Amino acid sequence: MAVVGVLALQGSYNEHMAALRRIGVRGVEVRKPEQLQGLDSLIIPGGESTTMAKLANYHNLFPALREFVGAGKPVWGTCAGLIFLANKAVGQKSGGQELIGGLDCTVHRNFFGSQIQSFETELSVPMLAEKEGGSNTCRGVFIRAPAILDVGSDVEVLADCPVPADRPSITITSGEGVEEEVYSKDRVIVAVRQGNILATAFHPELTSDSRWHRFFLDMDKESHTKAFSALSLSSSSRDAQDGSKNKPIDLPIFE
Ligand SMILES: NC(=O)CC[C@H](N)C(=O)O
Repeated sequence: MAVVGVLALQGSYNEHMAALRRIGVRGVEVRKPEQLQGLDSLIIPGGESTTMAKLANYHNLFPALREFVGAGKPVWGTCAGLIFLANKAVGQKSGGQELIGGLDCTVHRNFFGSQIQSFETELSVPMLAEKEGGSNTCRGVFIRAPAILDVGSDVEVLADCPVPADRPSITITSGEGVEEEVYSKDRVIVAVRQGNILATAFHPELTSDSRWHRFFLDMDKESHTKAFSALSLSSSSRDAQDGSKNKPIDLPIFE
């Protein structure tokens, strides 16, 4: 059975652990680099990304986290976790903050405003429904949430949402210290996938809908299937001719 790590420095890691328990999966709390060894996948929870980055630095976690992402193991960032995984973040506190990176996108840390502008909304998620069943929408819980301003060509957009009319205008500081509005579209991206990386600006672990957790676990199964096929392809030609030997050995967990 898959062993899923949950980065447990700060934020909603208990809620992710509980969400995993609900679907019968063992979660392991990760606070030190060596605890990443032997894990199949990793969830980086929501919380406060600057604080989380300071704690990750204190525990010397960044090199091991980057290695984990680079090794192609599934990693899911929710909210602050999304910020951690982005290649570029704007709207950071002065002095910036360290990121793991790997996800080809620009994220705005507090796109929807401050804590009191937190909100819930119904998101259209046809891809999630297609893969995991159920309704075409899911409940999106946005808590002082970030949003994705733009994505690279390898990034698949899984959900977007309308920009609330009362959203404060967002600004970035250019080299000369000039503040400028950088976002003028009426919808903004809130869930993406790029290969082994899944990222959501909202908090599925705070709802009873387990489909995002199941989707993430399916990414893990996919990565094992790929590794298995690669192994099979490089094995003897006798094995290669026998199709039955190339079947993945791990059965789907949720059927
Ligand atoms: N709920 C969340 O994870 C909020 C993230 C927050 N905007 C940050 O900068 O870290």
